Amino acid sequence: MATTTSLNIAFIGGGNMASALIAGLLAKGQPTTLLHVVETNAEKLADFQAKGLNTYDANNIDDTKHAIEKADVVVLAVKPQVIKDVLLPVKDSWGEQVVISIAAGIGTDSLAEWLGPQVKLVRAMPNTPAMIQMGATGLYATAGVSEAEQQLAQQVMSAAGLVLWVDDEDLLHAVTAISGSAPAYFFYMLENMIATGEKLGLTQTQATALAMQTALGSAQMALTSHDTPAELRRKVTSPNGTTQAAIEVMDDKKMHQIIADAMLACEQRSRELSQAFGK
Ligand SMILES: NC(=O)C1=CN([C@@H]2O[C@H](COP(=O)(O)OP(=O)(O)OC[C@H]3O[C@@H](n4cnc5c(N)ncnc54)[C@H](O)[C@@H]3O)[C@@H](O)[C@H]2O)C=CC1
Ligand SMILES: O=C(O)[C@@H]1CCC=N1
Repeated sequence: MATTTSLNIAFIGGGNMASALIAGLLAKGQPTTLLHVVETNAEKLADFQAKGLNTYDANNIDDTKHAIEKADVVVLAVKPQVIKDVLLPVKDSWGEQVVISIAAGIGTDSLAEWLGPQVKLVRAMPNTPAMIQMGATGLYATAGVSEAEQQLAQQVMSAAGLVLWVDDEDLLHAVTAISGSAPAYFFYMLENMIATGEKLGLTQTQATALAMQTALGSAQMALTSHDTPAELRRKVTSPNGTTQAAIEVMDDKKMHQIIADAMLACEQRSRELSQAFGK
């Protein structure tokens, strides 16, 4: 089977997520000459061009079509709000390409209508740690996508970190809640731990170093340990000790409920986006 390093990969939209995926692909040895970026923003195009990638002006439909026709895999990486307007004018350009949409909430029924029903379509929900190849991505393939084409999509997305397939498209809303949006939950926790560390007398540098290393160490430990997160938590928590004092506040303020409510709101918003910007 072909590997991505011999294939032309085009990105429609060259923003944060596309840049993250491109960084991962470059780190895995993808030649710049086989990477193509379609963008409206001239500065971003110039940056990609300076790195040796092929660039295309999205304001020119023929340019966009040219990129699509050259590509074996096309990643749709524009905002959900504009994806319909991006796809409809180039509907007659698709052939054998595998198309991966990373647009949050936009369902394959809508995408298939704007791309054409014959297009090999995969949906992906990545997250921003993709920028350092530590991402987590949920993938869903539509019925017409062969095993080999799924492998291809998986290779492209695994340049950004872990990938995991779901067999029910509806679960991508849940993936958004648990990983797509979730880096923000952890950053929020870090922001507030650092601010409180400063209130307790540490310098910002000290508080930042200690909070970040603790987040990293905890995640690494949870990943490698045979214990569940609940068991690991219990092992930190001495009876009547300092950790118990902290956890009791979290329990009293129903932090478990806050986390659940936040994830449910995220999942719901993903559903709303699919209603608002779907067909
Ligand atoms: N940022 C995140 O954490 C995640 C984002 N996503 C999805 O990834 C997609 C891209 O998000 P970001 O990279 O964060 O946004 P972004 O705003 O950084 O990138 C979008 C890019 O599309 C370009 N663009 C706008 N109109 C265009 C057109 N007509 N043709 C070509 N390019 C055009 C913009 O100039 C911009 O560079 C969205 O659909 C979002 O839902 C998915 C998972 C995580
Ligand atoms: O907030 C958003 O809508 C996007 C999708 C997942 C992460 N960021």
